[in-house]
Amino acid sequence: MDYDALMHTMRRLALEAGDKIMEIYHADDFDVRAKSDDSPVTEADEAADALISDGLRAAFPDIALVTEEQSDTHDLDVKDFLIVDPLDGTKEFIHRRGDFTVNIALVEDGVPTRGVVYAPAKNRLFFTDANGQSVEETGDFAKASIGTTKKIHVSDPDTDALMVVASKSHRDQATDDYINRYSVKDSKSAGSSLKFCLVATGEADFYPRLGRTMEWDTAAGHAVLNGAGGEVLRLDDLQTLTYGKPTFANPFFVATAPGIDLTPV
Ligand SMILES: Nc1ncnc2c1ncn2[C@@H]1O[C@H](COP(=O)(O)O)[C@@H](OP(=O)(O)O)[C@H]1O
Ligand SMILES: [Mg+2]
Repeated sequence: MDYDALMHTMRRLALEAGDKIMEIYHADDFDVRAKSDDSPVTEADEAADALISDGLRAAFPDIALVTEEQSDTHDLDVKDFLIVDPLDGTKEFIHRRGDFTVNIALVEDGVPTRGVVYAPAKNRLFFTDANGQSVEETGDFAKASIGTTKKIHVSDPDTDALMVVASKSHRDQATDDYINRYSVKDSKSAGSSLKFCLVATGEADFYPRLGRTMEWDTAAGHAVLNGAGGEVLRLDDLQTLTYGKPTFANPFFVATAPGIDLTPV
């Protein structure tokens, strides 16, 4: 795998998809439909999905591709693949709350080794560089070349005063009960895979998810967190969350900086 080419392609496609999404975000009106699982989908999800999957298939024809919006990719049985959530946080998008992201990742042997997370309405762009180190880029996000980047790293958590981040649209009692096991100084809520990135930069210490997600929701954020020194553990056995599972469904998990004494649920 040419990781340098992959990084440039993933970054460019995420930026192009972000432009498309923002055009629709700023339009007066857009169509919202319910999918078979009852979750919403918009023309922005579909346009971004087409743009990214065409770009990935053209650049990397030999590697399997799984995308949220193409259900025929959901029964693949693979350990190495590209995985895309073209618009994570669709509910945030629909309510024009800004916390939505474009997500593209590479999974190798069940591990998300490279990823890009772009939050166009927040002007935040995170990705793993060719060596797998995670960076945040700032500036005007030119498509042709990478601007100013800074390496990001997870916090060294103060376990007596933890900062937690949890879902904005899927916050429930089970999540609050789990959070209450810890000495939490403050909590923030965020939509989409941005939560992984907030742990990756040290803006939060951990992100518990006691609710359903699919692998495309988590792979890119997981790659960014890994490349910043963090980890994502299943909440049932505290083993690393792996990818390429049947139907690409995730168990409950916690995304975290190392050094917190976690308890299984
Ligand atoms: N019941 C459910 N089954 C599967 N995935 C779910 C789900 N409820 C929420 N999700 C996933 O959680 C994501 C939203 O996460 P958050 O609440 O952290 O913002 C959604 O991503 P999409 O917006 O891409 O559909 C959706 O895929
Ligand atoms: Mg999603």
